[in-house]
Amino acid sequence: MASVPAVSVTPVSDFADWRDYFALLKPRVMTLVVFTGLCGLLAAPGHIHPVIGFTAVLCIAVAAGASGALNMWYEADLDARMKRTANRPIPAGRIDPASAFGFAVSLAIGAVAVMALAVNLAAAALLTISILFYVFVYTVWLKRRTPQNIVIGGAAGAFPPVIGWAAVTGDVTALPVLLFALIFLWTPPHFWSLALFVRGDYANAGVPMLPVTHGARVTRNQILAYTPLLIGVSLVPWAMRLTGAIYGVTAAVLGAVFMALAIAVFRNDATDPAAMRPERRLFAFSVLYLFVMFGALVADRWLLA
Ligand code: HEM
Ligand SMILES: CC(C)=CCC/C(C)=C/CC/C(C)=C/COP(=O)(O)OP(=O)(O)O
Repeated sequence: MASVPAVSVTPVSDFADWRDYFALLKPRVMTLVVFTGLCGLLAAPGHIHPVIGFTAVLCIAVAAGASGALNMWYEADLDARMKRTANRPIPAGRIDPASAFGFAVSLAIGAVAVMALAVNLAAAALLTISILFYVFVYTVWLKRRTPQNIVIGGAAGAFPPVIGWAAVTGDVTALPVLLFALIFLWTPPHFWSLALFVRGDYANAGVPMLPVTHGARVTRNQILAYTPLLIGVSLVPWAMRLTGAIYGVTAAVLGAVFMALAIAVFRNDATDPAAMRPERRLFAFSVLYLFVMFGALVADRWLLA
């Protein structure tokens, strides 16, 4: 009987393919970045040619992805120690750090250059600031040093609607500043609710996230403290008549739900992640909240205009 030649099969996961490079861009988080950027653009007064508008949103997406990739390049050591992130392309060995770095830097420079040439300099400048903020202020400077990392560094994620707005108008007025403040105050409850139930991961990696450094009680108190600030700021555009009733009613109703979920988190005393349903609910709702709020902002502008 003829013998079957031995075939050596290398697992596909040993090779980087486009999916690994796509994963470097943190695509799931990017959906909300792109959406808030697009909504900032659609809510701005004035007209932008659809091709230029599309280019601006693409630049925001590529730049956010590039800074996410630079974050993964810088943090491969931390990611390797956390269950949630250990299978990312760099710690898992599917992409070597130098290729990831080159890919990310090229995308970041490309996105800023295209924004400057095809859209305008104000949008390109704001895009540059948000990349530098995420990479240097958050990732390199604050993340490993202080539990206020996500409060200060999280400002990077608040830029997209401002950039979208500036792509249309070339300037920044009260409404985009309020949208910035909305995301800025949203970030702590968004992240700390998640950090409570993945606390063990951050502790293993030695990252000083609030539940690790100050415990679950302080984190829950902080979530409860930020939520009324978030709700207050969310209502200002309506109070200033910068938006209409669709946005105002949405902000009031979703704000009330946010508050109720934050109170449920505050009342929970569990330290076991399995008993952190209120935290999981608040985290999931936080993502929905921002999608719906920005959707309402645009609906107002287009339906009530
Ligand atoms: C410093 C601030 C922030 C930190 C530390 C943070 C951290 C995280 C983490 C660790 C996750 C878990 C899931 C994952 O790894 O994909 C997550 C999910 C998510 N974040 Fe944030 N986040 C921050 C700010 C933002 C901002 C500003 C946005 C967008 C405006 C955003 C949008 C999202 C979305 C959409 C998800 C859900 C992704 C999914 O479906 O898995 N985050 N965030
Ligand atoms: C250019 C531009 C518009 C940038 C915006 C990018 C952006 C969405 C910044 C928000 C910060 C963020 C998602 C942090 C994720 O935390 P982490 O990196 O600590 O998460 P990890 O633990 O999953 O790595």
